Amino acid sequence: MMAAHSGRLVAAPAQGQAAAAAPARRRAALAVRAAGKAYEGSLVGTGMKFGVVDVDVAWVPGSFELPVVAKAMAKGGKYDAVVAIGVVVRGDTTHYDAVVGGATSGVLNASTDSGVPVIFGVLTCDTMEQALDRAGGKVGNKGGEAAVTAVETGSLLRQLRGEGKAAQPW
Ligand SMILES: Nc1c(NC[C@H](O)[C@H](O)[C@H](O)CO)[nH]c(=O)[nH]c1=O
Ligand SMILES: CC(=O)[C@@H](O)COP(=O)(O)O
Repeated sequence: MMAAHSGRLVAAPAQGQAAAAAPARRRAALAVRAAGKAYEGSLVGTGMKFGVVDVDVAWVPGSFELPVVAKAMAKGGKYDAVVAIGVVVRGDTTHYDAVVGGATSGVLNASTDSGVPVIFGVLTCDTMEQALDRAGGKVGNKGGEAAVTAVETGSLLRQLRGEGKAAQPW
């Protein structure tokens, strides 16, 4: 079973405003969305091949918001593993470093603090082309790799905990 969750904007923009976005920006936003979809598809598809039966997908606004949602889900006690996936593309300013740094340390903290593996599936790219290449393009699909890492780490911890050789989560 798969369920999808996403936040709602109380003050949604009027239809015309979205259409007024600059074409280049709109194209970039659509490309990021397409990459994210392909990435997520590979993650879920690969997980299911490995016997994962229940998947919840929660959409966050940006990679900087991954840690708070991933940590809350990990601590909720319902998941063997959480995979944080995102795509960050370098821009003109240092904003990229702030987003990547926050996402990286936040995801690591969510994992070690909860005791539930939170897998780092964030693409950190200099160009959009690099991102597309890794979301079903010529370099493969890193979403599938993240799924395998989640299954392997979740199963290792389940085994060690079952034998009393690792602390229980939370
Ligand atoms: N530029 C990218 C962002 N930026 C948004 C931040 O993640 C965050 O939502 C904002 O700063 C509010 O806290 N996020 C990405 O995932 N990828 C980008 O390329
Ligand atoms: C990683 C970012 O948020 C990036 O898109 C910001 O772009 P810029 O540095 O050109 O403002």
